[in-house]
Amino acid sequence: MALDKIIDLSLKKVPKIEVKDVKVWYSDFNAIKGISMEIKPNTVTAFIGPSGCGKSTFLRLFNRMNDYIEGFKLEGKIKINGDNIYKKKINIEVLRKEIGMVFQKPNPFPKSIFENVAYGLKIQGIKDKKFIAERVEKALKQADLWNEVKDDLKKSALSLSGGQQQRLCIARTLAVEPSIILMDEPTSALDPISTAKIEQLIFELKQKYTIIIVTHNMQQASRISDYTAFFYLGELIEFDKTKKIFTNPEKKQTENYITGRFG
Ligand SMILES: Nc1ncnc2c1ncn2[C@@H]1O[C@H](COP(=O)(O)OP(=O)(O)OP(=O)(O)O)[C@@H](O)[C@H]1O
Repeated sequence: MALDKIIDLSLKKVPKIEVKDVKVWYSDFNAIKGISMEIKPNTVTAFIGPSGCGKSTFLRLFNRMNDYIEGFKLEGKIKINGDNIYKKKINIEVLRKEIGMVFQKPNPFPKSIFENVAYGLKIQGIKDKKFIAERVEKALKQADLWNEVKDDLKKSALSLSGGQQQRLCIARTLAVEPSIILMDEPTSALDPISTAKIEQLIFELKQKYTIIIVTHNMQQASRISDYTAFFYLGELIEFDKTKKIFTNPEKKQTENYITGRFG
């Protein structure tokens, strides 16, 4: 049942994400202290806050990446289209197909450009070469990389520049057509031109995807996100429309952070 519902997500493409009183521990350390929020479909939500406040931990809850960490424990619920993704019956592989992730450092496999993008489809057991080639092309176009690589898809992904590698990783995520994309500081290792390209891409992708991005860069959050969540010491201090957070925050702590009084 749960599996069917998660697959349904990809048909509806309007995932409603609800977080209800979530607490996280790493052994005895309480990293997330009771957070609730709702994330709207087809928006970009930025998670901001000083180092160690729990942004990445919270982000990784949505595709159950923390499950691998020894001592990790969660209380509360994360529901996607009404289904708790921490229910025992959930199929994690299907969940991860629906919820793609892009990391801080571009992490292409030591394979060709084509193989990198085709990877997710192949591990799903898809063998139709024409279908795979079409998806690879579509994903590379969506990631705004096609024109730069189309003449040499057999070239090693590792020969691309850092910015190109990150767009390749985005293409790899898009190829399996997820409905939600998690990004953990996707531009922090990139130069300003590559960063601008990825920011433009995020802006375009939200027409089709729901994007959650962790960023240390407040200008970036204000440029690209619709909603911003400010975290501090494992708590969600304020969550609102980005414009409100950056122009007229409710809480003094938020104001102090966004004006650079601490960080
Ligand atoms: N695997 C782990 N084991 C134990 N504690 C951890 C682990 N990962 C993170 N923590 C702790 O949980 C807290 C939140 O860390 P997290 O990485 O989520 O914060 P963050 O806001 O993303 O920080 P940064 O901006 O530096 O990446 C920190 O105190 C961190 O030391």
